[in-house]
Amino acid sequence: MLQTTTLPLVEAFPFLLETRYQAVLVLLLVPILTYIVTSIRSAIAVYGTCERKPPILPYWIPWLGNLIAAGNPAKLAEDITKRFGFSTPVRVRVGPVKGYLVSDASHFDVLLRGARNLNSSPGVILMLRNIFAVPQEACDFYSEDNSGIASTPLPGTTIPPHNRMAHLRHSAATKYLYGPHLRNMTDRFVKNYTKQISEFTEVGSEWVTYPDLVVWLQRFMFQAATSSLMGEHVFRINPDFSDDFWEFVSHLPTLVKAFPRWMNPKAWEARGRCLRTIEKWHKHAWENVDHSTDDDDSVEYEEFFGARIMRVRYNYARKMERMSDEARAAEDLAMVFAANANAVPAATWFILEFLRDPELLTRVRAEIDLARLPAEKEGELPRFDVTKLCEGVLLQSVWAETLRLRVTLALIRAPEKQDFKLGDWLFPKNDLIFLSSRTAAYNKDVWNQGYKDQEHPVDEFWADRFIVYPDDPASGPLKSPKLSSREVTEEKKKARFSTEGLAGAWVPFGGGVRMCPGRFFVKNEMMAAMALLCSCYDIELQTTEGWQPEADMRFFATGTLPPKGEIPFRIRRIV
Ligand code: HEM
Repeated sequence: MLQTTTLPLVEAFPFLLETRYQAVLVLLLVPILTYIVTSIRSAIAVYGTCERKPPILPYWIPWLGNLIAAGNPAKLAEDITKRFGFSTPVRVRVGPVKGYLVSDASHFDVLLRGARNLNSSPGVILMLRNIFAVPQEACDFYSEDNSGIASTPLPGTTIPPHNRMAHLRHSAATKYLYGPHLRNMTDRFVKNYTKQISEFTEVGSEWVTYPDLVVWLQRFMFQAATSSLMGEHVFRINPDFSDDFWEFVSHLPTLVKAFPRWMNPKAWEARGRCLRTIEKWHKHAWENVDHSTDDDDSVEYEEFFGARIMRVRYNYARKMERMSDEARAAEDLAMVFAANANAVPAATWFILEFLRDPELLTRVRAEIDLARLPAEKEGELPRFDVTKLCEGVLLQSVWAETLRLRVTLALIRAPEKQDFKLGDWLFPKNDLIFLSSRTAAYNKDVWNQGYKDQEHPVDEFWADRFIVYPDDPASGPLKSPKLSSREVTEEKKKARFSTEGLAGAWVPFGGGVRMCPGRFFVKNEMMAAMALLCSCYDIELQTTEGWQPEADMRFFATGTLPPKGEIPFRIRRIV
């Protein structure tokens, strides 16, 4: 066949008659043709004017698609926005998974405020299975729940009320992490944190050097936050719970990719230890709790289950026939993870930014002092009005900037009942739509990048980015006409913190009805931890001259990126 139809070619290259060379030719042609076809399809979508699916990111290898590029998702997302700009959603194929990367702030806003037609369950179930080892039976049970997260079930569902997992999980979180429950959890966090500092006799008035700030802070924060959520008994059941948890989290990049046990034994073991701890804690709590208070919502905290939310979660999961002990433990590991895995690295970055800039630390101390409460008894550690701390203009700006720079979440949505329209773009039913919080946070079309003679690029930390100075039209988080510099006048006193106009751009907590219900708690935690640490200790980084912290990009799209490498420091008590 080849002989008759390609005669001139064969005459010129007689070796093409050999089968092995024909195979090589096919091997070369297939990727080239695939790339040409996907590029043409992509261009048609980009330049089209009617309602259409977003353009595909061209690829060379059929079926695998952009699989190799997806090995470095941060770079992939950056390359996509460089090539297509921020306003064009792009379809990416990674093996069998086809999804759309959306980068535009206004698209984010629409998707997050979310039409009822957008479902987040496929992404949640994927994470629950891969990261937390929720058993397959429970994942199937979750997948069958088509009743939605709202109190009123979606039309057409037959799921009985006690099996509406997505709704029960969501409503517990939105009810019990706010109001009096939030105040109670915050008070407990502060109490636990203060207790740890006062019992930490390893550090006195002499300098002590530690190899890593991250590890040092992790233990303090985890213990204080987890005790306020689960009570104290979990640390009696497993005194190494903190170490086990952080080892489990350190394997997140491979767990997300669903590596099997034989490829990832350390991760599976660490996760197994956490799961067994929670299973034992459930059993212990259920055996010891006072069952007569079952439905008493006014009990905000109880010894065995801790915060009310944990008791409520256990109660509804116990009534679901297809939730085993293992599944309940995995669900609560996800809750402990939600409460710590993003919050603790975020708090570390927050504190680190002050430690590496003495001038900023001096500025913030003034704000912290304003929130200090009078001592109740002699010799007690400093106490603070956490609400006042949370109103501090500089504290809030550094807090928001830390989250902007370091949170890299991939929020996943899928059109549930029909295709989803966004402007001229059409997202087919059931296809996954990915929203990268980092892409939004690094969008140069949106963010203020400083002054002509004092630039603050989007990929660098700028303590004042979220501060609006009334005398300075170029201040504030939004891109604005550039002035040559900022005159610092007395008006500076009236400076205010602002996230106005940032809908769809500053989205560390997502948005719409599924917005993180723990956002107020994490703000309280970060402010209180910072105020306590800098009032009780002198801390000096022991890094080399000119050192700049780097984020560990292996964790891209999993949440808050932890700092990369160890950060040595020395510390001494000052009160
Ligand atoms: C810096 C820290 C945190 C970040 C960046 C963060 C981010 C997020 C985001 C983006 C979502 C929404 C996911 C989606 O839309 O699909 C979410 C959900 C959630 N977060 Fe957070 N979060 C943080 C801290 C916390 C804390 C401290 C808690 C608990 C005390 C918490 C509890 C939850 C829960 C329970 C959900 C699921 C809510 C539901 O089922 O509707 N988070 N978080």
